[in-house]
Amino acid sequence: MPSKGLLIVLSGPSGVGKGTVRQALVESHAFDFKYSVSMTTRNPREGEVDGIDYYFSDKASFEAAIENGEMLEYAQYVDNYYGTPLKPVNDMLEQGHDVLLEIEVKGAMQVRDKIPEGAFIFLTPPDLSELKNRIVKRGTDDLDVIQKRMTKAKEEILMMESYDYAVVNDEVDLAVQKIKSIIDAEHVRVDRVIDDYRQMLDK
Ligand SMILES: Nc1nc2c(ncn2[C@@H]2O[C@H](COP(=O)(O)OP(=O)(O)O)[C@@H](O)[C@H]2O)c(=O)[nH]1
Ligand SMILES: Nc1ncnc2c1ncn2[C@@H]1O[C@H](COP(=O)(O)OP(=O)(O)O)[C@@H](O)[C@H]1O
Repeated sequence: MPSKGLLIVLSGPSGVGKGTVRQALVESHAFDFKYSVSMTTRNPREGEVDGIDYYFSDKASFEAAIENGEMLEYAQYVDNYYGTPLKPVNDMLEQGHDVLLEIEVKGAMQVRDKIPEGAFIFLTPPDLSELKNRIVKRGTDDLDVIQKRMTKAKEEILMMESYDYAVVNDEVDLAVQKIKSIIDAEHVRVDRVIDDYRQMLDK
């Protein structure tokens, strides 16, 4: 039996570079993981594909999914719902895959309550002015949304202390290396290795 995969939660303020770093993690083959595609009520951005970037949903369907217990976690973020469908995450972990969730802090804390053995990583910007530069440069948000995201960012950065690791995204390649080191270390944590032995000894 393959041992259960590692759940990796990556959070960080809007615009810090979570999507960019995730893409670089995939391209660098730093480690193998499956990405958990979230559900959201926000409108697709140009180039975003339903089922790949997000499952785009309306409010009624999202609320029905919550009601039916289909979400591992969910949160409201700047006027929209975002959440993680439970079943695909459970299935991928059971199959022994590491699973990456890219979610905001309130959702991450719900996951922490349910799956405390996960690796909780907070990606930080080098400083707040660089964060604003990145959101503006990305060019996907109106000025009022940028303001709301910056206000949110300041609250979120204070939540960093609830995470296991903080990684500064100054250079993307360096952030990738640091995350790879974290994941390598998580794989050899005594509590994970001993679980494998327990299974063997039980047989
Ligand atoms: N709680 C929760 N947050 C999510 C989920 N998916 C995305 N988010 C977060 O929602 C916030 C807004 O996401 P988005 O509108 O795509 O903006 P972006 O992260 O700046 O590209 C970000 O902090 C995401 O990490 C999810 O399934 N659950
Ligand atoms: N280390 C970095 N240095 C400079 N720009 C970056 C870096 N990481 C990401 N960016 C840029 O910042 C913007 C926001 O990145 P994105 O990955 O969309 O952030 P998030 O997913 O956290 O909202 C994009 O234009 C991206 O190219």
